[in-house]
Amino acid sequence: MGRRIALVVNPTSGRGLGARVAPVVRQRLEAGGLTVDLYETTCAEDVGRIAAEVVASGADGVALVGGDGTLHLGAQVLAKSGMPFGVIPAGTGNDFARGLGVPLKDPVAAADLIVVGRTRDIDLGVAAGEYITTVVAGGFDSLVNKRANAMTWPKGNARYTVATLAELRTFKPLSYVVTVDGERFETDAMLVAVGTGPTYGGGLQILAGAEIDDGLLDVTIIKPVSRLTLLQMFPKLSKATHLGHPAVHTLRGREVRLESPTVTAYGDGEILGPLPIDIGIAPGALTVYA
Ligand SMILES: Nc1ncnc2c1ncn2[C@@H]1O[C@H](COP(=O)(O)OP(=O)(O)OP(=O)(O)O)[C@@H](O)[C@H]1O
Repeated sequence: MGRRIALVVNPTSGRGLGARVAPVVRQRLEAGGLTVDLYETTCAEDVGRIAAEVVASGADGVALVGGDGTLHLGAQVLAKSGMPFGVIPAGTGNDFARGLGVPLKDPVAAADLIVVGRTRDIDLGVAAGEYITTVVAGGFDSLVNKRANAMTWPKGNARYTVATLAELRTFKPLSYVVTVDGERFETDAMLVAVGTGPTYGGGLQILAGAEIDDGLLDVTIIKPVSRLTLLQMFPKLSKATHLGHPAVHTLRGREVRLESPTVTAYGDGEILGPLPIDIGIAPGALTVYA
């Protein structure tokens, strides 16, 4: 008997891109011999509820059409379920898909990975009781994230650029205690980012070189720099050429604690809560088509 796949669609992702790509993906999966059960979310809560329904349904796998917010919600239920999880990128950032190497602008090619059916197990971060599929931001980047989430204009990644410029006007370095596998570092920094995947903010390689299945968290600390230097660093983040900069420090470990008095942490672009925060790793927790 052929495989049965649940196609779970957030039609609102990427300003309606989710709704537009879903029929194309469905057609491709069916042409590949799969039986497709279609589900559409109507609100954020639907993502987890439907994912749980799908796990209980005995389907062979699930394909999620959406952006990082939708995938974050789906991963909460699909982690450790053993159910293979396919990603059809339809958001604005698509950083989880980017880390997996799933084609970002070709939903048919992304669907083909599900048809082929090859899977791999990848790591998830764990923080504030949630699974994190990409990066925990704690510092200047949290403020940018907060501001960008509250903006309705401009759309897409340009929001992050505008938010970055706005936050730069008043930002001052913060004092942190960063503890990695029991080793404690006291440092002033612009930001500390921790995660399993290499990018956030739509392709900024803040954790360049992070492997999603090495069982380790990557940590990047950007030490105090002038506003101009930080601004100049952002385009470098897209190409990972920030790595040689003397203000950029990288670490790896299994358990990371971030402490700083005034910082709120964001995970996968959503608010996690104020520091201190403990970040752990769930090795191989998610089975993905990739
Ligand atoms: N049907 C729905 N209607 C409205 N919101 C939804 C619906 N389904 C899910 N959501 C919410 O929409 C949020 C944003 O969706 P998603 O992350 O998929 O797209 P995006 O914001 O365009 O992309 P990105 O996160 O990559 O920037 C999700 O975090 C989820 O809370």
